[in-house]
Order: sequence, then C-alpha cells, then structure tokens
Amino acid sequence: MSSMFGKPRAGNASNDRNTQNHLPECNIALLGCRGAGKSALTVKFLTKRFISEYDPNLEDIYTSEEIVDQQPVLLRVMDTADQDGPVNCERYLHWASAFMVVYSIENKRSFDICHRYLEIISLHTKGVQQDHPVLLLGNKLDMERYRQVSKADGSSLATKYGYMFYEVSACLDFESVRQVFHDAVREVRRETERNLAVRPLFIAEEKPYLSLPIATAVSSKHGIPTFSTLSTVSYKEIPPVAQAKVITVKSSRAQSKRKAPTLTLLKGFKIF
Ligand SMILES: Nc1nc2c(ncn2[C@@H]2O[C@H](COP(=O)(O)OP(=O)(O)OP(=O)(O)O)[C@@H](O)[C@H]2O)c(=O)[nH]1
Repeated sequence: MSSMFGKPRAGNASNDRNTQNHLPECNIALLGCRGAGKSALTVKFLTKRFISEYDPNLEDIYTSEEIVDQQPVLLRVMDTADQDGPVNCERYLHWASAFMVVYSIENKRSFDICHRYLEIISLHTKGVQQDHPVLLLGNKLDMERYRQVSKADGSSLATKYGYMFYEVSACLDFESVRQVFHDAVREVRRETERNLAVRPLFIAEEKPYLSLPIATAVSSKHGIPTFSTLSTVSYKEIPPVAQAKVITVKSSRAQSKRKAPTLTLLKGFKIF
C-alpha cells in the first residue's frame, strides 16, 4: 500500500485501527457507465497519478484518511463496476453518504446513462427521506476537442436535480480532482449537521437539558449516523494526522490496482 498510495504512516497497525475507529466517516460511491473514468479518478485522488488501464470487472472500496478544512475524516471510496448502467444498486445506495455520478464529456452515451443513475438516487433519497449529496462529474476534460456533451447540458442536468456539477480530468491536475472529493465531504458534513439540527433531542427526565453537551445527547440516544461524530467534541480527541494518507485497502480490486503500476510499466502503458 505504502509504496504506491503514499508515504508509510508512522505507528503500528493496531494504532492505525484505533485512530480509524475514532474518525468521522464518509462513504463516497462513484457511479457511471463503463469507461467514464471512475477508476482513473479514484486512483488519481488516492495517488496523484493517472494510470491508464484497469480491470473493468472488479469493484472495490478504498479507505483514505483525509484532512478537509482542518478536520480529519475517514474517507471510503467505492469504485463501482456496473456493466452498462445501474443494476443491483442496493449495495451502494444503502452504503454511500454521497454519490459521484461520472460521465465522459467525449461520450454522449455515458451522459445518457447518467440520467438513469440520477433518477435512481433521487428516488432512493425520497424513499429514505434523507438527502445524500450528489456530484455530477463530466470527466476527460482534456479531451475537449472530441467533446460530445456541452458544459451547459451537464450543468442543466445537475441543476434539474439540485445536484452539484463539475468538469474534471483524471489525467490533468490533481488539485481539481481532490477538490471534488473534498467538496463531497463538505456536503456530507453540511447535510449531517442539518439532520442533527432538525432531529428532536431526547431529554432524560432526571437530567437538566442544559447540562448535556448536545452532541453527546444526540449520539447516545439516537445512534451515530455515518457522520454524526463530526462534533467538536470528537475532533479535539483526535491527534493530528498528515494530509491525505491512504491507510487501508480493503479487498481484491484494491490489490489488483495496487499492482497496476508494476504491470502497466512492464506492458508499456502510459503513466503520467
Ligand atoms: N484522456 C483521458 N482518459 C481518461 C480519463 N479518465 C479515464 N480515462 C481513460 O478512460 C478509460 C476508462 O477509464 P476507467 O477509469 O477504467 O473507467 P471506469 O469508469 O472505471 O470504467 P470501468 O472500469 O469499465 O467501470 C481508460 O483507458 C482511462 O485511461 C481522463 O480524464 N482523460
């Protein structure tokens, strides 16, 4: 992991686990048709590198410890591998706290398929009566001269659903890609705080309301939703960590991607 995804992290494995246990979490699912660039964006975000070939059939979840606006977060990224549009969506609909729906600006069909993803997410959100931030991403901005989807079309589709819209490129600058992932975290935080604000507090009869810290009252009585530990109480207990260190790779696709640089170099694939 450390050789490809970042510098080795100080501390041993059990310390890592302990730190992770205390971090607020954010689960981001990347959706979109084959070839839109989900894997390339994921790996760019995690490694700052563009790697041009991936196994399209493997799906996996990556975990990265990030600092967003001076606050740590355990970010999980699910790089999905739907074949040709949304199928068996339950696995990510119930898992994700935010969605990135990706199309390629040089492939109109990939944009059309995005409509279906946005529709499904929108229906799901209504069903669970909770908003999950959605970011519509037009990828491959570097392929401007082959563009088939205008920026206006992308933007108006996102606006129709009230979602955020970006155009990016997995093979151009890292900062723009990172910005998108961090904006997703910011939106999840906002959403969580909104939910906590409207949720009625349980007030134990024998304890005076004002003597309870709000965050404690909420989480102890109503369970901790994915992001509810974003209270200042939690943060102050967390030691500072270096920015954007990937600390865990969970399963097979991750392993295959981890090996990718060696394989791709041997096969002469482009690594920018
Ligand atoms: N020029 C350019 N090529 C890209 C970009 N992002 C991805 N690609 C290429 O597009 C192809 C598909 O990228 P992937 O990241 O595998 O796409 P995916 O959405 O994960 O597709 P599946 O793995 O099939 O689900 C690969 O050849 C990538 O190198 C980009 O921003 N610009």
